[in-house]
Amino acid sequence: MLVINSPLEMRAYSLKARQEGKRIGLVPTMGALHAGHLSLMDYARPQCDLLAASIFVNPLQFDREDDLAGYPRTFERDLELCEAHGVDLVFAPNPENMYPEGFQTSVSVGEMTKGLCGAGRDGHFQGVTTVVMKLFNTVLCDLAVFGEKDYQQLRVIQRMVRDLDMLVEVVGRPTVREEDGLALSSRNKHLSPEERDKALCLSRALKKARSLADAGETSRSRLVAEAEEIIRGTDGAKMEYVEIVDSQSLAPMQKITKPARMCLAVWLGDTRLIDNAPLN
Ligand SMILES: Nc1ncnc2c1ncn2[C@@H]1O[C@H](COP(=O)(O)OP(=O)(O)OP(=O)(O)O)[C@@H](O)[C@H]1O
Ligand SMILES: CC(C)(CO)[C@@H](O)C(=O)[O-]
Ligand code: BAL
Repeated sequence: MLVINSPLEMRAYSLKARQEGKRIGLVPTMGALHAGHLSLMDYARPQCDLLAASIFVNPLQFDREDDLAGYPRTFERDLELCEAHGVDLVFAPNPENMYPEGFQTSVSVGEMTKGLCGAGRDGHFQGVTTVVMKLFNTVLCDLAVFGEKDYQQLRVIQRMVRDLDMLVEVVGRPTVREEDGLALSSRNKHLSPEERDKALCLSRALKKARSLADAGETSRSRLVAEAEEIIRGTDGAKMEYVEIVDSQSLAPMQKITKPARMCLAVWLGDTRLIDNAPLN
């Protein structure tokens, strides 16, 4: 397995692979890999000739310095996991070669980035779309695979690709969970054992809303209230938002008439977790 740090080298390598007619797949990550990331690699592997994974903790998308400084970093183990899951090439640039002196361009998607996580994390999605555009332009991928755990991110990237006529197929894959329902996330590493237990309030809230929706409940306020009750009833959990949105446009919904998604963000101590689930 090849490891490339330089964006210029990366692009030269990809250009050659493309000229040889190879289909390139990319799994973008910030490292600290877990079974969620690996499921994306396993999905992409049979669909491309060259499978790349990127590992880059992107400073542009962090709204808090302590979050960036404390982000889990397990690079050597990440490389072993990539190799074991059929990755041909890891692209691991550093902030200096991704954003050299004088860098001043950004990509931003409009309305869809204002609500949900965009409301609480200033500049986050602009940081994500800017780096993803750079990753796509450097790795020259035909296919890129993202997780539904970061549902707004997935939809925002798909919007960017459509709006800017980019030639990349962006596929979303289901959230991988622990047996008890907790969505895998690199930031779970920050949870104390007590916080880990309490973190189950996210998936329990979604499950409750889902079961009410299955039983015919279509009112946003009722479904949100029931989910909020579970979070508020969990000592030490602090709700950031619970929202129901149109699964495609991410516009808030009052009545569940079209495909809808409940999305939520909850703090456990200093750790912010997100989760989401379809309601129909
Ligand atoms: N549990 C999961 N199941 C499937 N895909 C996931 C899961 N967790 C993360 N991913 C996906 O992996 C890709 C890289 O995500 P990232 O490296 O930020 O990991 P993460 O676990 O989401 O970390 P954190 O949310 O703590 O930053 C994204 O497309 C993300 O949606
Ligand atoms: C897509 C991404 C790799 C961009 O830095 C990041 O937001 C992530 O890991 O989900
Ligand atoms: N997993 C999405 C990237 C972030 O939280 O910054």
